[in-house]
Amino acid sequence: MAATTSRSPLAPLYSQIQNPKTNPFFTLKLPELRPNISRHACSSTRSNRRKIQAIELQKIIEDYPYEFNSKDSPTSLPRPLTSAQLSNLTSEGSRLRVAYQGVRGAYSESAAEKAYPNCEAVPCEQFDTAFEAVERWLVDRAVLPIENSLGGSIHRNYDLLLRHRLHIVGEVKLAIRHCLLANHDVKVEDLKRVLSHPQALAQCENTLTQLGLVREAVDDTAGAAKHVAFHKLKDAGAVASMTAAKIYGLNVLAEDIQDDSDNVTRFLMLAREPIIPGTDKPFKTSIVFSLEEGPGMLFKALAVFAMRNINLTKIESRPLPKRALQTPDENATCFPKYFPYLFYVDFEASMADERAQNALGHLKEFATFMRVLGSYPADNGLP
Ligand SMILES: O=C(O)C(=O)C[C@]1(C(=O)O)C=C[C@@H](O)C=C1
Repeated sequence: MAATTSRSPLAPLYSQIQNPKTNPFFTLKLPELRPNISRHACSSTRSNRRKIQAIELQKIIEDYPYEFNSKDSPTSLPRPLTSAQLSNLTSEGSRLRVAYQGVRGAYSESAAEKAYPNCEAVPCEQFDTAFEAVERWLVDRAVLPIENSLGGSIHRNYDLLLRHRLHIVGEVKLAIRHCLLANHDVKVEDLKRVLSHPQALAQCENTLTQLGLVREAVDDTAGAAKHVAFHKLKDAGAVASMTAAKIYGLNVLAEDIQDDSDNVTRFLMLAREPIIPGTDKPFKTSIVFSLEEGPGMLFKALAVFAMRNINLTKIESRPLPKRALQTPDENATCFPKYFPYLFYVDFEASMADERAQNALGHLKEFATFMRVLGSYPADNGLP
């Protein structure tokens, strides 16, 4: 089924989307729709805690059709995208609408345009908004940063991948080249503070320390540039792209201020439906799972890939959502001896590859929870 705006059950919400290309101050905001998640009774015993965790995981599993609980339930077959959905046009020939977090001139906008040339990039206030915009059929795809070669993982998006129902359908790597921007007539010596996205500030740590600037974190790099320009600040600069400098009319005081010239951010492309995994080109698969506590459990889990000669490209652990440990009155939180974790793993194989199917079948035998987040062509080109 093609992801077109005309089929959306939420047609009235489309009026929110004016033309973001012609309006640099436009960002998509959505009304609150997230369900209230009930909390479970807390007990200090280990077995009760495990029961609570199991209930929480079961709730997540019931919410998502393509994930499976190990041992007992069968794997659901994903509904593939049609060939029309794989192109950059919707089935009705209109441009693909792609949500990204930030305002015009953000790196995420460039990533969206690199992933889907000629798309209509739709700015969203927050990462959650971009996920929800796809879920609610307001846009066709979302492109969101997941890791950076200098700053590491973007944890928020790992957590949101689990909470939302979207599928990873691709990845795109983008070279990030930061500039120090300020209003015209402002010199480097005039600056006392610098505004940017926390990842961008971290990527320019050495330069900003040398300049002795106080860092101020904002939602995105281009938003920082917009703020500095809009308020005509004289004591503050922004770390952002050359594109942002042009859009908001700022002066470029310094170029390439990131700590390493090899500064690359990997973005994920997300859709409502998974793509049909192939074997004609290099594919990657991303999964998330949890394990029982015990010596060697993670070793055993990773061995299912090693023994089939499948290369892992990324592993990230994130704490299980805190709500699994809270009492109904929200005041008393049970702290377990060990924090329970979810493991996110990317590996170099397609779900159409028998080795991947066998590895996941094997992992399923002892994982307490597992979900395939997506199987998609690897971006092995130059960023
Ligand atoms: O703030 C932006 O411009 C973004 O697109 C966000 C973001 C990120 O979240 O990592 C994207 C790429 C860079 O690594 C810096 C910031």
